[in-house]
Amino acid sequence: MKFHKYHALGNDYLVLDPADGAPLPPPQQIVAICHRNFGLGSDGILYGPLPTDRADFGLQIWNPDGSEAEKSGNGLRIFSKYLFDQGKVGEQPFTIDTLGGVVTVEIHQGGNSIEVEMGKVSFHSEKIPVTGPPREVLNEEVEINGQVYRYYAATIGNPHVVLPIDSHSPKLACELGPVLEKMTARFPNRTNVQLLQIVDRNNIKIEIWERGAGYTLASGSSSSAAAAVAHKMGACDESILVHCPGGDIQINIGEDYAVTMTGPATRVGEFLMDDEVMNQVIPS
Ligand SMILES: N[C@@H](CCC[C@H](N)C(=O)O)C(=O)O
Repeated sequence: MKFHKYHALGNDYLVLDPADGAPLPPPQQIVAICHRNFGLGSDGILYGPLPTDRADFGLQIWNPDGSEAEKSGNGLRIFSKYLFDQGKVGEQPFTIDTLGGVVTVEIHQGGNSIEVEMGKVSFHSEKIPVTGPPREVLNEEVEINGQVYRYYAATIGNPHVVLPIDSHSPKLACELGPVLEKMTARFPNRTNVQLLQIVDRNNIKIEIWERGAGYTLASGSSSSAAAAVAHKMGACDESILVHCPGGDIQINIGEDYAVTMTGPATRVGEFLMDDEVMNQVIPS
């Protein structure tokens, strides 16, 4: 099975192109393929381009736990770079259909900078979803391991919970992330988690725990959600540089929280994976 590996600031994906002949593997095989020790290793699989009536290209986004994600900002930049590298697109705008909506992409600087109109962020409980009465989920409380944290929830197609915490660290993200991700009584579709530090009106720092993937070095949808929350809090302006552990993503917030994300994607190489990977029992 042939995979095209890319990363976006250390958040890595395997592109599986149906044109290369392989069907989408079932979830338990996705787990094996993405496993860092038992497989090729990645933060997910991008399956496409697929036919669609709604856009120029269709794309499915799969998490390394075998679940399907509605949207991925880094995944969209990577998939766009793949289309560019394959000569399927140039520097003219094109559209991609995801489970979380259709986005418009424009590639600049010969593939070195990729701009994605990610869609609108909503803070509404019914859209995210968050249980309880219909409301915008702003500055609410959650108790984890005996400590109370304040959080905002948001969706840009996929769900996010943002905790403003000045003294954040990868360790804290790995402590709080898995608990919040699986708090399904409150977040029925599980959730991505970001710890947010406001630097100034145009800069934020985040630590990221991804739903279905775990701790990761960068995330485009997380950057979009965290920047939108920073703006909603009144702490940041419309133009926000998001400093992720793996590098920086530029977010611009337009009318009604329409988000434009700009950042890089890097080709790692082509890999031919042996079928033997698929037949393993992976210890959980
Ligand atoms: N890496 C991503 C987010 C991928 C999807 C996420 N794990 C989910 O389940 O929503 C990004 O860059 O946005």
